[in-house]
Amino acid sequence: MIKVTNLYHSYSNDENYAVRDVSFEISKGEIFGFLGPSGAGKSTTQKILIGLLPLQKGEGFVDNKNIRKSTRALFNLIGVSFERPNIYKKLTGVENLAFYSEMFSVPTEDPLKLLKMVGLEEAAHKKAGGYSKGMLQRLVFARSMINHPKIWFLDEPTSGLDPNTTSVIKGIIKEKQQQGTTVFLTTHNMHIAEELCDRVAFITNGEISAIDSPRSLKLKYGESFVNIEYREGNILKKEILSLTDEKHKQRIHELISKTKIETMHTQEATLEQIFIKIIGKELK
Ligand SMILES: Nc1ncnc2c1ncn2[C@@H]1O[C@H](COP(=O)(O)OP(=O)(O)OP(=O)(O)O)[C@@H](O)[C@H]1O
Repeated sequence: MIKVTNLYHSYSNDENYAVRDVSFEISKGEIFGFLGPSGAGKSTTQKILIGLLPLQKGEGFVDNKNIRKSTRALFNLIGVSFERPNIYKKLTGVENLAFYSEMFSVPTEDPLKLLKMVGLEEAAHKKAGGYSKGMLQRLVFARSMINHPKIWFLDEPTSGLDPNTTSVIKGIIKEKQQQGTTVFLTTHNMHIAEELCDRVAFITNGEISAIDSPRSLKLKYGESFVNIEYREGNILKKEILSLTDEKHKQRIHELISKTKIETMHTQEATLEQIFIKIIGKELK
């Protein structure tokens, strides 16, 4: 559905690349996560794919269409929800969506239905100028579904939203995926990525360091631990021991045979830990 090969981009038109030799493919119906710290090149890559930035070097195809020849057909089939909302403050929520829907030459969704989906029904007929930051973000998210996009570009769709709204947004993304929508999601949030993405790419300094499913990355790079709580006399003690380190394994046997175990459970490495292991720094 999306294919990118050897993509480079320089804002200064020199060798100072914001994106360097980036290649990946996204299949139909897949949720693909682009994970990286601020300034890694995530937005730059997305902007090239949606035609907001020119393709300088490399190749890109969206729905088998060459992005060099970015056309109206491409605009009609994608949905874009980016972090900085560009919304008409003097128009209501419904009016903003209705206005936006005029730009497409494909059937569009009922604005009110979309606003209801994201919990904005009560604000639907109020001016967007009075919306909070989170409401504007939901409005942009709703707007990005107006043309029933086949391919959906989401940039930090849940950042700054409360847990309830986050869960609603995640539910909508999963539902759309089940209906066959392909999702290209960029985020700093490892939990969202772990929960939603079929595959993720780790990107830093414009380069991709790993691409795989969260599960495979964990199997490949993750170390499992066992978390043991045991009693020594009246004191409850706790140890976290590696399941791969020989000394730790011996210690696990020792604790099992010589102490009274209260609780014992395995602890899988998180995607965040894997990121630090591969990239060498935290995702911030
Ligand atoms: N319009 C611009 N002009 C010049 N440099 C830019 C421009 N936009 C981005 N950059 C630079 O390109 C690099 C990649 O930025 P990009 O916005 O793609 O990163 P990002 O991973 O999306 O970051 P964030 O998570 O903060 O949005 C950074 O070094 C950034 O400073």
